[in-house]
Amino acid sequence: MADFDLAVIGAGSAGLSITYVAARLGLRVVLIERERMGGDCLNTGCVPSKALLAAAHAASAARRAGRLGIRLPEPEVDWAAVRAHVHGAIAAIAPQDSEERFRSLGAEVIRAEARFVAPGTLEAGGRHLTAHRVVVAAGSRAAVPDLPGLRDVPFLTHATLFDLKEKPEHLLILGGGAIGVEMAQAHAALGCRVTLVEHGRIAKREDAELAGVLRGALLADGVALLENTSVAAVEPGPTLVLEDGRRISGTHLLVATGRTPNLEALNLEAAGIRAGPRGIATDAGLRSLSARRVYAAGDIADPQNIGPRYLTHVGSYHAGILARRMLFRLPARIDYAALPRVTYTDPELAQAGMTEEEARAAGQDVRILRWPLAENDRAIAEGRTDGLAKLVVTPRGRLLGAGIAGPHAGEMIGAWTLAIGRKLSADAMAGLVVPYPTRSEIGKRAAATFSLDRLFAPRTRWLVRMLGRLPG
Ligand SMILES: Cc1cc2nc3c(=O)[nH]c(=O)nc-3n(C[C@H](O)[C@H](O)[C@H](O)COP(=O)(O)OP(=O)(O)OC[C@H]3O[C@@H](n4cnc5c(N)ncnc54)[C@H](O)[C@@H]3O)c2cc1C
Ligand SMILES: NC(=O)c1ccc[n+]([C@@H]2O[C@H](COP(=O)([O-])OP(=O)(O)OC[C@H]3O[C@@H](n4cnc5c(N)ncnc54)[C@H](O)[C@@H]3O)[C@@H](O)[C@H]2O)c1
Repeated sequence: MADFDLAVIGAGSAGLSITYVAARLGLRVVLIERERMGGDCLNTGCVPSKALLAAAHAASAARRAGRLGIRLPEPEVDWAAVRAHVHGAIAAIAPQDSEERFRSLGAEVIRAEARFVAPGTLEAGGRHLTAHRVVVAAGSRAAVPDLPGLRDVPFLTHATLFDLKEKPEHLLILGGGAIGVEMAQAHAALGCRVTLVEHGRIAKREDAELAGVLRGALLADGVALLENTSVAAVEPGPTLVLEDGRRISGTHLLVATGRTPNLEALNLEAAGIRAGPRGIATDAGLRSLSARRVYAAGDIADPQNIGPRYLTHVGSYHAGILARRMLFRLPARIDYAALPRVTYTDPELAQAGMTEEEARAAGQDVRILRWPLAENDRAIAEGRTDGLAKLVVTPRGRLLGAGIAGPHAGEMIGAWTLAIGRKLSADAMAGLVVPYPTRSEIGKRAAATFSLDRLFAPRTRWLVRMLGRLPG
């Protein structure tokens, strides 16, 4: 008999979620972690970045208060105190992800690097462990582009950014994806000079029109944005040498150009596990394509024809799929049709399901419905009218995607995730009673535009006139 029913490699969001379920179901489970419990999200990702953004948003709110008649002096940023807030947030959440908690749930926790020595056999901390099934949830790390000179210059990634003792005077950021834009705004609002260089457009996975709102906010915050700009080399300084010959020097350089899976230490060949540059190749139920008793979850999973998603809530979603498939032997497949994602800038950018570009690229005939925050009473009352709701629907009105740019957009996207997942129509969402005055009304108003033309069309007006003439 194997030592364990289940071995889980990696104690990040994905590994912790599946360990939790398995341990609560009474399975003999071992969780193996080589660095910090909680993985990237807790230690170097979501939690510190959102804590830093909270400090930045507070500074921005103080600067904006004048619009409401409250004049405050330019906020003074106490970098050490901001850092203490960031690390305090990590410390406050850490017990949830701790060794002690998982041991108390019944899991064995080993703090060492794991590697396969044979199918179903792992080595960790000098021990050989056998397990009936293995879930690889070893995550990903910052991908470092192959730019001449980059590796000879000290640079930051998210793994080191939050440990900076000094406030960067001029932060250069390479990459305008989720990390790039969030950290650009956070540092700019905290009083750093920021230059962001992106070789395409910022937030390129998000709807272009909504990304435009974000662009406006970053520019207003004073971020020097260089989009469609390529870096040819990096020199000490750090200095970015652009392809057009321009040179930009800063005091710190943050590389935020995407992810690469943590495959190297795992010795996957020993267990015949197939992997590629994007992670472990799995089917849509997260089972390895080449080793039947091995599954992958979280950032390291590369479901074929679907691809990885680098989001914490995807890790816990994967754990649910694995619990159903692996533990309960029920059919379960990944479906990202309604997957939500949020960029936590101010304004936030939230999206569920398809963007307009994605729907058109998939050959869908679509109608686009919009409602601007400029026509929302709450937004007007609060003096923050930047942003809009944008819905992507089929010609018959079924929701394919919903995007919102605006303050607290992430808090509004849940209803749309449900609506898209349940294949609801714009009309169904237009029928919702939404409290007044809330920003959520923009989604309902956008949805209502689908039938508005038909409602006030000459035919309907004629019908209402006829009905009005009926007795009773
Ligand atoms: C700056 C930043 C901000 C982010 N913000 C958000 C956000 O706001 N919302 C969101 O949804 N997502 C966010 N993400 C993404 C999110 O952090 C990741 O998607 C998530 O952490 C992935 O979880 P995981 O469990 O797959 O991997 P990880 O968290 O990377 O955990 C994997 C663990 O496996 C361990 N490990 C690796 N190899 C081995 C081995 N051989 N043996 C033992 N242990 C091993 C690692 O040490 C690590 O602890 C952010 C990411 C970054 C970098
Ligand atoms: N709010 C959130 O949910 C959140 C926040 C941060 C990170 N994350 C996750 O973490 C992942 C990693 O974030 P990321 O920002 O590193 O990756 P990303 O894939 O989101 O963006 C990387 C960007 O870097 C650009 N780029 C790549 N090479 C470049 C080069 N040589 N020069 C200039 N630009 C270059 C790309 O065009 C792209 O826009 C994201 O995919 C996201 O899923 C999520």
